[in-house]
Formats: sequence, structure tokens, C-alpha cells
Amino acid sequence: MTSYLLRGVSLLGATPRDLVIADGRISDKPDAEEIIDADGLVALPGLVDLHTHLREPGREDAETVETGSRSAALGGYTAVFAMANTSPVADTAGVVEQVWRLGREAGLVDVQPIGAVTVGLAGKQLAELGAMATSAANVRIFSDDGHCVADPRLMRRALEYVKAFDGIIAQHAEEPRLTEGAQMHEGEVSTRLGLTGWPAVAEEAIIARDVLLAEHVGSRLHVCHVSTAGSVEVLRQAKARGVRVTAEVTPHHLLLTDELAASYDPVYKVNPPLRTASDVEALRAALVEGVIDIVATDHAPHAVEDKECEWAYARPGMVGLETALPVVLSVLGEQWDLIAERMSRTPARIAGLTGHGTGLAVGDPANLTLVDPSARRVVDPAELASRSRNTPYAGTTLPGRIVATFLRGEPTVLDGKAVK
Ligand SMILES: NC(=O)N[C@@H](CC(=O)O)C(=O)O
Repeated sequence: MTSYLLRGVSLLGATPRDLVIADGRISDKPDAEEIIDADGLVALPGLVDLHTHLREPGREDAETVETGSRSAALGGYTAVFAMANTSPVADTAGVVEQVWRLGREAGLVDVQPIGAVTVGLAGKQLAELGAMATSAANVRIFSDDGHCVADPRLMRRALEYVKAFDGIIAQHAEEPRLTEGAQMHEGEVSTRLGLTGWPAVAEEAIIARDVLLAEHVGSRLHVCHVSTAGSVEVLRQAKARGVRVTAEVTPHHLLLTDELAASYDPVYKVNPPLRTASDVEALRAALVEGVIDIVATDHAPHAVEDKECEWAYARPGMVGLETALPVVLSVLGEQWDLIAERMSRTPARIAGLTGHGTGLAVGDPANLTLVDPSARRVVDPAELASRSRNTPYAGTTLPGRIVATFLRGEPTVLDGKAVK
């Protein structure tokens, strides 16, 4: 295993120093075989994404575990959690083990499968949560993401079930009866465009119900892709009462607004939909404050035919792994410790993922990423490693370039390029 000396690297913005990586760990050895000139580069603990769609098995034309892993490594990630809405659905030990094994074979990031809460994501009957938990994939997070676990009794049962092993139910909060036929955020813009709206209350009502259920059961709830100011208030109150709830926000909900739907370009169609400028402001403040715990990408690759069509027929979702850190940098500025907290340490802690999200101290596994904060990049969809091209940032200039990523001391990205 090659050892590396990162010359003049800044740990989270601190005074530059040399950092040695040897035998897969941060080392106190004085030198190494390879020297990387890290002048001007900032080291962050490898990013951890609790919400990624890798599409394999079933839609390998949109993404595979390998292409998604490469996309993640290029984005500075060392671990991603793969959502269960594949085909077949990841609702059995067999499917989660398959995804886990494919991740190991790709070897670019740690791929941790998320199991479905209900059989086939159909919301009728609990999936084999225990079998997935005791499988080789060691599943601890369960989600029907893409669908809401709308039935309150089923949600209660799921929360009760995972309590035994301190598991988490990650909810896609969307009351389906309030979003039938919805195409975009319900508000002034949807009225002007004549598109059916997805009201904020459809998210807020489910979060309010679920924090009460989680409180009643004493279980852990995680709220996926929080998108409204009202949801932030529900979460704030629940956390103040001590409910065991955590929440994520996506980079796109921190930056983009529903005004973009006026272009009728389906690249801006996403679930939950882009909201208003005041929602964006509330989400940013909640992320800084910690009412929203983490940033998660909701990387949702789609094949061209599913995206480049009429708005109403387009699938919702945006790719996000390769632009997440630049978007967050543009929103938060160079608050490195906060970025490490929201994109690495806290997601690792929520998931109980050891070896990731560390302090980069001597002895820690060398899972880290090097960023050049002074670089600017114009996003070119053709350059993405993801198999899909549905980025809302095409042509946008974003700050920060991910120069290198190390997974347990092995580079997965060097000079901004994937190593394999
Ligand atoms: N977030 C999205 O817009 N899309 C997700 C699933 C979903 O939440 O609809 C996808 O799997 O494509």
C-alpha cells in the first residue's frame, strides 16, 4: 500500500501542515513514498451521504453502483447510503446483500444499503426488516423513499420494530392524498403556470404525525429532504421536547426556487418540489442552527427519455453527488468545520458508521477529501461521471474543486480525476 505525504494541507481551514497517510490511516511517520503538493488545499473528512439513488438493480441505464460510486468519490464522498427504490425493491436480505456486494466490488466508496420499510414500497405490509438487519449488509436505516409510509399504523409498527436494534425509519414525508397529480410547489408560481400544486402542508402534516409517533414509541425517526419553513418549525419543537428525530436538506433545496419551473424545463422537477425563496432562507438558517442536522444529496439519476420530455411526464429528481460540496460552499461559504459537521461527521454519527466522519487525527482511518476552495468550475453535464445528465446546474459556475479523495488510505480521486 503506497503511503502519501500531503504537503502544506490545511485541515478544515487551519494553518497548513504536512499530513502523512500510511497503512490506510493518518500516520505520525515523518515521510512517505508519494508527495502530493497540497498547497492551498483544504482537507475534510470524507463526505457521507445518507440519501443516494444508485438505481441498481433494475435501471442500470440511469446509474449503476459503480458509476454512482465514482460520481460520489469525485464529489468528495467516502460513504453513501443507497435508497431502496430499485427494481426489484431492496426489501429482502438478498437484494440488500447484492447492492452491498456490488459496492465492495466497485471499491470507490463504502456503499451501505437502505432497506425498504414495506414490501415493494407498496405501503401495505412491513418488509423483512430483521432479515435485512442481520444480513451481511447490516442494514440500520429503512426507508420507502420515493413513497411515504402513509399508513400511521404501519409507521408505528416500523418504528417499534427497529427500536430493538436502534434502527432508524427515514421518512419521505408526503401525505399522498394532498399531492395527487402534483407537478410543483403549490403557490403563486403554480397558479400562474396552471400546474397542480404540492402544498407545503403535505410534508408538514406527515412530519408532525411522525415526530409524535416516534415520541410515543421512543424510536429514531429521520426526515428525508426537508423542504419547507413550516417543517423546520415542527422539527424545532420536536427537538426541543427531546424527540429522537434527525433531518436532512438537499443542496438543491438550499439554492433553487420554484420560479425555475416557469422555464418548463423538467430538469427542475424534483420531489419534494423546489420551494419559495423564504423556504430556502429558513432551510439555510435551520442547517446552520442544527435544527436540520445534515445535507444529503437525494442524488436521483434519470435516463434521458425520463427527463427530456413534457414536464408532466418527466420523472422527478436531480443528480447531485458531484455538485453537492460546491453548492454547499456557495451557500455557507468557507465554514469548514460546519461543512464537515453537516456533510460528514453528523451523517456518520446518525448512521452509526464507524471510520468515517472522524477528526483526521493520527490513527484515524484515512477517509478524507481535498478541496481547492479558490477554484471555480462551470458545470458541464457531459463531464459528470454519473451515467445520467440531469443536473440543474449546467452552465452554472460553482466554487470549489474536489482535487483528491482517499478511501482507507487509497486514492479514489487524484488531480480531480477518478483513479479507476
Ligand atoms: N427525489 C426525487 O425527485 N426522486 C426520487 C424519488 C422521489 O423522492 O420521488 C427518485 O428516486 O428519483
